Amino acid sequence: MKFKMFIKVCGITDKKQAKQIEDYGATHIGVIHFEKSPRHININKIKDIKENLQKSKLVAVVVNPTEDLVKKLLDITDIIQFHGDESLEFIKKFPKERVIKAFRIKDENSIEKIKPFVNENYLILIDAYSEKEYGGTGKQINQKLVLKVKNLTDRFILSGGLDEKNVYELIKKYKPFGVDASSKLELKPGIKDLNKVKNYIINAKKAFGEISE
Ligand SMILES: O=C(O)c1ccccc1NCC(=O)[C@H](O)[C@H](O)COP(=O)(O)O
Repeated sequence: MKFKMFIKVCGITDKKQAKQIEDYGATHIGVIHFEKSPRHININKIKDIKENLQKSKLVAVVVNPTEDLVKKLLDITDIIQFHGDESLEFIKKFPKERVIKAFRIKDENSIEKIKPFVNENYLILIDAYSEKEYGGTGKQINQKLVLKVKNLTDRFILSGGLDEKNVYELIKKYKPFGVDASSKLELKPGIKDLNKVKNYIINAKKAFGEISE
């Protein structure tokens, strides 16, 4: 995957919001296909969102899916984000350039789990750990653990509690390949506050040097 910068907004459920967020300059729009999430949307809604997008890539977020489901989602989206406990062996069944592997970072052991995926050159996303939810928690990752990931690879997407206020500083601090945000940009689960989304994208673009400060 080659992008000048990577700015993802996740948990989109509405095609008009998706288009507006693309127009603000998000490079990636994330949709959740996981029934236990309050942001879950079905295949038909995902297709609707995809048809309405022009420039941005559509990312389908899944948790421990079957192979058949992944194939179905690859037919209608651009990228699959594996956000559960999927093994390297399982994700190797799909084209590497269309895969993001997410890791919920809890402790040193979480860093060990990343290593085989980094060695195989997978694009990884790091998120905060929660006992209750797989993602979209609004929690930030412990700073020391982000730095440990940074020591392993520069090619990571930072997520977990990002918003329009902290994204600039976090990009400057950790210099990630990309950023991803969801719940702190919401009015309620699945519905974004478009003003916050716009400012998150502007501030991320400034930090990536895409627009002047
Ligand atoms: O957002 C969800 O509901 C969700 C549910 C299950 C797995 C993943 C989920 N979200 C994935 C994302 O990529 C979120 O953007 C990421 O977890 C960061 O969320 P937040 O801390 O709310 O910005």
